[in-house]
Amino acid sequence: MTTTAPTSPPTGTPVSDADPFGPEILEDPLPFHAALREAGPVVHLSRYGVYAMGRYEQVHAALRDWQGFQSGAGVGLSNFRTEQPWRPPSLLLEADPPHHDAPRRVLSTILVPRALRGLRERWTAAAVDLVDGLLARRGDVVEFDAVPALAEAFPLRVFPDAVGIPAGGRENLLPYGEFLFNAFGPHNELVAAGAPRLPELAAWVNAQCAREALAPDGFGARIWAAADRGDITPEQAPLIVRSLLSAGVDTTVHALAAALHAFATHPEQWRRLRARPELARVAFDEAVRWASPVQTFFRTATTDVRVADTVIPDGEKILMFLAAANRDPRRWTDPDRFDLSRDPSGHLGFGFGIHQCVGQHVARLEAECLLTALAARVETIEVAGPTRRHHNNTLRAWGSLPMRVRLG
Ligand code: HEM
Ligand SMILES: C=Cc1ccc(C(=O)O)cc1
Repeated sequence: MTTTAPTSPPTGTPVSDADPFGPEILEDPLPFHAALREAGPVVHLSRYGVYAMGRYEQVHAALRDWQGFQSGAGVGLSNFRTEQPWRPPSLLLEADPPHHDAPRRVLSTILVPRALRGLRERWTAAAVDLVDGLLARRGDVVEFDAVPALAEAFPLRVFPDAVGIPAGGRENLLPYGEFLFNAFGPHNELVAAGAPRLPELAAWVNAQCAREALAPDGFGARIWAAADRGDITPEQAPLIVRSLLSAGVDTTVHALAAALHAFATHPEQWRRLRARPELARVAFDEAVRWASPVQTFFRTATTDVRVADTVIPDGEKILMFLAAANRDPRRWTDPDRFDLSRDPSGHLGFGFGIHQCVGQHVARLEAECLLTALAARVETIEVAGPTRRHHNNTLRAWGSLPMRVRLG
């Protein structure tokens, strides 16, 4: 019996020949994710010469197994064993134990929920002020593009201040992150488009990480205080501040946009949130599972590692599709449904294991503040015009989300 290789509709390309970083799949990755899951536990993608996993079981296991699947050779397509990174590697994201341990411990302590308590009141007020400003004096029905008006505006209003960077130049944060997340993929036209501005963006970001640039009460100053205590070295401190500026903006922007889009296309779920605003946190995690704003990350095999019937040779890159795993019917009931009654815990949208997102509580607090402020004022939320995707090699993003809200 001949078996035809699973194809990725609608292009009909066999999964192993597909380009997950090409415009067709970046526009709508879901058919490819389904075909990848069906093709088997591990698939070799010939276009990039990498192995790929889309099922929850294998992605989860690889994330747990940091010894067999390392981050220290880079978490993008580029293999640091043979290629120069475009920037000094992250001391967290692109490091393995033991080098990863102290920087992780420092950030974990600074970003743990109880350390964020002091921000809740300030961020709640900022969210209410942003929503009131957007809705005031515009009648009972208001239209706006939720990407700039809310998804970008709120994180940029609260997060740079929490880090403690100066007021000037913050418009550099999104384009820096845009380049960074594109650079985890192949050097395609998305990377090429961002390259001209990179030197100035990188110089600006690096300058914000210096001790003297940082306000005395922010996350950045606490990282430098850890260096003064000897928990990390003074050379490590600026790179750890850089991690916050690298990971902490574009991710939450696109996650908030995904959550707003989810609610605008699932009015029954918005009604549930209005009735029970305490659902805001779990709603955000369900949106992160459902949309997976961070779609993929790579690992590098540290030995010849067996996964199911495949032996992945030492040094080979493995592309883990967090987004495909987050909709794997082997793990989730009715995975394509955005459903606030679901328990989304265990989703891989923040990763898993020793590298699991150390900023997830910051993201959750931002989302809780914004969604709660919106739920208090907005009775209905709907899409008010053509939406537009924004393509990035790693991030699932909206370029434009025309919204119509009815106040109530
Ligand atoms: C919804 C928003 C966010 C999403 C979806 C997200 C996603 C992720 C994912 C998937 C990882 C794992 C990377 C890997 O396994 O290689 C990660 C790690 C990380 N995230 Fe987040 N992130 C978000 C927000 C943030 C924020 C707000 C911060 C900073 C305050 C942050 C800082 C980091 C850092 C430093 C790491 C590296 C951790 C380590 O390697 O030990 N992230 N994030
Ligand atoms: C999840 C993305 C991410 C990006 C950059 C860094 C870093 O620069 O440490 C960490 C996480």
